[in-house]
Amino acid sequence: MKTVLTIAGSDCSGGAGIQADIKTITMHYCYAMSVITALTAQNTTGVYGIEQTSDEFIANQLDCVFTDIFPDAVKIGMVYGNNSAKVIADKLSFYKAKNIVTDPVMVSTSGSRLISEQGLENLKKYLLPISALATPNVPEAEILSGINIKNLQDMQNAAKIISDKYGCAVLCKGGHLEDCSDDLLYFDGEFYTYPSVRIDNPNTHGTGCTLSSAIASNLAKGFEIPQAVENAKAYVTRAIGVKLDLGKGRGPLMHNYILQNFK
Ligand SMILES: Nc1ncnc2c1ncn2[C@@H]1O[C@H](COP(=O)(O)OP(=O)(O)OP(=O)(O)O)[C@@H](O)[C@H]1O
Ligand SMILES: Cc1ncc(COP(=O)(O)O)c(N)n1
Repeated sequence: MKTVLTIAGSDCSGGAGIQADIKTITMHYCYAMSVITALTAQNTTGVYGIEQTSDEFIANQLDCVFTDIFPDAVKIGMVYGNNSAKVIADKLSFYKAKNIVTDPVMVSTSGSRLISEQGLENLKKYLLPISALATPNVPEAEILSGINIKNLQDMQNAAKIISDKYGCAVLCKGGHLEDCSDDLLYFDGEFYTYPSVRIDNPNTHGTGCTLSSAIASNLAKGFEIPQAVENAKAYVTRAIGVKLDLGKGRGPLMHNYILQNFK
């Protein structure tokens, strides 16, 4: 049994964060574990409250996981607190964690900020350099690279800038582009494009969390990054394509409908 740890925030409405991650990891037939960095009170219409986990308690959770069941891959999502990224990076380095996938979550689909300014500085300084892969969406890639992104060529430039700066592979996700949803990977000096047809579905809450957890699950199973991304992209595309329609706002994805296809 391959094991995957998600380090992220809880979404009580089940669409994003820890809940999306555990559903995704489980659907990949991996064993899911979680370190919760924050509790959020949110639903498909917005984020209505955030309670940060203390640095000590994040460290305590990480010790409990790593001293008992060593994860084959680690996915990092919402890292809210000012020092959370440093605490997490110190523990992951101490335990020599492998296959770290960081989704640099900054703002929710509903528009709420999910990281502090200091938290973002620490994410860049401590977490990206120890990650195998970072998975920014277009607005996040613009912030990390300092350039505007309008098309695939811009995505290539941004991915290379981020990779050169932080020493990790970079998957720039295209869900926020106007006319396509293609993703672009920069890995080991090469570009890989993952074309996709835009699905007419406003319910995309948790797509980024789902994609990064699916990539981590595939890395845990032994796939190399380019193939892990291809497999994960197929998973998220199917989960969007089911067109589940729950809640009054931007609804969540459907995971269990596609059970047989992702053994
Ligand atoms: N309407 C869509 N049709 C097809 N694929 C999509 C659509 N929206 C998003 N995706 C895909 O979902 C994945 C996540 O991309 P996106 O850019 O939405 O990330 P994100 O903004 O981090 O997600 P989140 O909504 O969780 O914040 C990517 O593979 C992207 O191509
Ligand atoms: C706990 C948590 N983690 C991540 C997201 C981002 O997901 P989305 O952009 O789909 O709202 C979120 N809303 N909540």
